[in-house]
Amino acid sequence: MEKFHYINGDWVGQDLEKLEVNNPATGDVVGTVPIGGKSETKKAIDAAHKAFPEWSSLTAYERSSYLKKLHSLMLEHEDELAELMTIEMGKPLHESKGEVAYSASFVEWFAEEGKRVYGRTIPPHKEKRMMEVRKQPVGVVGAITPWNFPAAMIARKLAPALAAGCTFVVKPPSATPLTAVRLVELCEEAGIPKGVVNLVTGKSSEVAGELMSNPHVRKITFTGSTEVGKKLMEQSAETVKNISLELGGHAPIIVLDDADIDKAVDGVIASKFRNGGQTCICGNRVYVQEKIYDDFISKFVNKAKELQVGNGLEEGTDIGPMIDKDGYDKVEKHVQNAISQGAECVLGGEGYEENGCYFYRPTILKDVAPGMLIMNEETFGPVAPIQKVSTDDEAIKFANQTPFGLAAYVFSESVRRGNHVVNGLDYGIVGWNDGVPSAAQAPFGGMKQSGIGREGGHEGIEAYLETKYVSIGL
Ligand SMILES: NC(=O)C1=CN([C@@H]2O[C@H](COP(=O)(O)OP(=O)(O)OC[C@H]3O[C@@H](n4cnc5c(N)ncnc54)[C@H](O)[C@@H]3O)[C@@H](O)[C@H]2O)C=CC1
Ligand SMILES: O=C(O)[C@H](O)CS(=O)(=O)O
Repeated sequence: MEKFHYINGDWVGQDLEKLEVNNPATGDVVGTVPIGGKSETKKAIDAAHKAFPEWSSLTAYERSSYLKKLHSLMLEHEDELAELMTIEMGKPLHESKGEVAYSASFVEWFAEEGKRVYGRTIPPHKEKRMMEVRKQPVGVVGAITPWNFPAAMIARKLAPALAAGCTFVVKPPSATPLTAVRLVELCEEAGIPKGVVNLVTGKSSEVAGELMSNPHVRKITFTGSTEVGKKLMEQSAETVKNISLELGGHAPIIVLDDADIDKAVDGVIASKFRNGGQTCICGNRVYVQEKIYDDFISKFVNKAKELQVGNGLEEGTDIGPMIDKDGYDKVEKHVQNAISQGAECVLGGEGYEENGCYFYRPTILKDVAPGMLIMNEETFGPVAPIQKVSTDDEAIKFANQTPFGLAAYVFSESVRRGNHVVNGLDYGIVGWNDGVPSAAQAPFGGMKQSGIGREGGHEGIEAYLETKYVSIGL
């Protein structure tokens, strides 16, 4: 499967050196994309800049019709997109199908939200005819996306950007570019005019470097690690780029002693092991109150031990391969560090390598301590460390002891106690008796070092709009 860049409505880059894309479950080469750099990225930005006046002059209803066509095409090609995602990222096929539907829901949501970009008039306080506020599209958007949700992280940016009237240049991750290419092929099939959507693959530092420095790019939207996000913030300063950041997380899960334990176990499993634990909002730390500690762990182990590890294309697989050896090594490091400092491994605790591919079994550690690596660094793998806590306020204190502030979870059947915990949590997303809170109609994003801005909801389109205040004299 040889794929190319999409610049100004043409598929180009045939002459460039190729980057191979590997299936993380088998090691097979599943496709190639060009290794682009500064000059290809500049061409893509120029195309988006040239296309912006016409695209932004369309009505929201006209832009919506293109997005609705794209939405239909994504659902029509759900199986194909899902299989592509699984062979390049590894997640189980049923999760890939879920991601296609999730991605399409952002396109559908913003096809409508674009029609609700309202301005307002302000009652003048002195001799003026009118004071008003208008919203206008920011301009050319540069998007840089991660490998763990190859379709959703692009759709969550492309849909609001186009709905707002912006034009778009995306640099997908080198690990999962084929899904990105297929999405852009569907944009072309939907009739989205040339130059509105552009795609360049290749050296992050060069492609992203041009996006960050080119003055025609008015907005950067990045999803990825906090480490890279900080570098992009520094680079954005030169041209004062408007920047949105969806960064790393280290989600705490609090299970109070009034929780429905079976519901809590299901919720923790859903949060922890989705995408093999490779999501920014996966539970990374589990705090369980002492009265139910042993009962919760026993039920959690009994459920988690049923999870099957293997090739995501095979029926019955619940956890696919790690994306690469680095990802595997980080998980192994966290597990061994915890055990060496006194944690007890009650499930799993090891992985395996097959044909240069890396798999890690669902792992549960109990009696972990706050100072362990796993309780402070994002693990990004299928490992649940459990710490015993006493009071509700102690749980909140431990939960907030992190530079991250993306997602947190609490399981409690008490409105009073659950609400107290929710109010005390310093996180942009809180799941209360819900392990998978994300939805296109809700604002997704973090506080502290988990990012700036929100994606989804009405907030998601605001990120692609500028506010213009107009004062009209008599
Ligand atoms: N808050 C959120 O919504 C999400 C956050 N993430 C976070 O992303 C990380 C996992 O995804 P990865 O792709 O491994 O993240 P990453 O930060 O390594 O890469 C993300 C993107 O940035 C590019 N990139 C890497 N180094 C760069 C540099 N120096 N300059 C410019 N671009 C660069 C990569 O090619 C990729 O396209 C985790 O930390 C996870 O928590 C992942 C998904 C969602
Ligand atoms: O990449 C991620 O972690 C996603 O943002 C999580 S979700 O949106 O699929 O919940």
